Amino acid sequence: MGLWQPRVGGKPGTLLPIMSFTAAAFQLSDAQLEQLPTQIIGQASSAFSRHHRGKFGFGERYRFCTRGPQRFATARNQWEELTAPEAPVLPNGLRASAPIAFAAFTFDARSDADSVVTVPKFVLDVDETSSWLHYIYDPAEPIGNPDAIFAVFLSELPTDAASVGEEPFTPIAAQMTEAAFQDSVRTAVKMLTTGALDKVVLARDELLHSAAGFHIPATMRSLAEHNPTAWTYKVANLIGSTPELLIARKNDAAKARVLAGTVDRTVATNDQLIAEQLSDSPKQIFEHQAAVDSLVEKLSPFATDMQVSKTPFVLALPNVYHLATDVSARLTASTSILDLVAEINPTAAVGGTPRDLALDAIWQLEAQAHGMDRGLYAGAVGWLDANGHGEFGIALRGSVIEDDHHVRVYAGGGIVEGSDPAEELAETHAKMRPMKHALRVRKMASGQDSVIIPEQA
Ligand SMILES: C=C(O[C@@H]1C=C(C(=O)O)C=C[C@H]1O)C(=O)O
Repeated sequence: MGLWQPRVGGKPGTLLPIMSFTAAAFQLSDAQLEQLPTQIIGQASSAFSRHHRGKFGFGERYRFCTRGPQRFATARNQWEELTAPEAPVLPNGLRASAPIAFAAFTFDARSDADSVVTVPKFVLDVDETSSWLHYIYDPAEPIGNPDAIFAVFLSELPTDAASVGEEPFTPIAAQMTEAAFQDSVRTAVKMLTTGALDKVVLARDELLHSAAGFHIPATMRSLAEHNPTAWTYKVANLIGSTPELLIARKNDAAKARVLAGTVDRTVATNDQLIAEQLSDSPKQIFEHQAAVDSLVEKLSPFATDMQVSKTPFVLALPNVYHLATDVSARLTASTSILDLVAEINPTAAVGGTPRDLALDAIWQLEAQAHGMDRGLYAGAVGWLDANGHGEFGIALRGSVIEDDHHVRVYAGGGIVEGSDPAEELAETHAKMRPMKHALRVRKMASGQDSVIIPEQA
């Protein structure tokens, strides 16, 4: 058709000539499922999945970028325009479905980084009982039957370069060095004792280099495999496995998982004891409660029947323990997931309390003092559909792919009165561990990728 012009980058808030998308879906048969590669997340161009279930996007129909305080509202409006309702006549075996997009939004409105919305060509939607393939297309385009669509889907799956074992990478630079991070923690502790600030989350980055090149498909598979309780995500050049659910909406049900309060698991000799210490520590409870309160405050105007457990539970992840609280609510109106994200991002789990003061302190101590603009780190990452449903995690335990050989990882932690710079630094190391572990898989040297082993007679 020549109409589709995937947009890469581009001026914030602008769009190519308006077009609209519709979607059709069919349930995959067992025979079709068997033809899919195991751990398909490696081949997906976008993903938001947990326990190997969730949404996986393939190809790209369209991409647009937004910036600034209105980045969520602009995205919502543009997405609504892109998905103008049409009622196409569909071949047998296909059902009309709501187009799906993946998105990542910056933590701070002041960021120089783009927030990105990407509309795939295919979305594989896997839940407990079934797998559906959504085909997103121009309603003016002729559409084939399910077998034809599946054949195109398979033929367009990217081939995967071979990978081999582990390879070290080298941290080569940082905007926020370890020393700078510890200085910032000291400054923040002073601000906390003298001013109106109660909690502020500070972060640091590491730029990793791999001479052989990072193997992103293998990295995605490794993330999903080793972090089953987390949501493994990929949107544009942002990847990771976050254990924290910012907000999800399905019909009138909303849910979130708030985390704050951390202990490194490798220093724990007795799991039970550490879990008890975490639950009994006034400092950890204070940090945690600030995060829960910030979510409840922002979600309340949209919700009724909010369920928040009275005491947090201890979530054991491969690298750390967290204090965790699950929140669920009924939404009073059909508020779009993007409107909810706009209100809730960032919670005090990654910002602080009071929110605006904390955001200013973060901007001052990270971006202005050290040039570390968080960009998409600690922002919102997930998927949305044309009915305003979706799931967004907080973009933690992740990294930004800068090019084939460079990836920047980020991690931070909540600072309250009495926080110790060395302990906070150690916590960021523990939080970077899963991402660094997954990045160790390397590409085969070029030339070896296409070696075909002849079948044995
Ligand atoms: C900021 C991060 O994590 C957040 C901060 C936590 C803490 O301070 O204890 C715990 C979980 C997350 O909400 C990160 O992973 O980079």
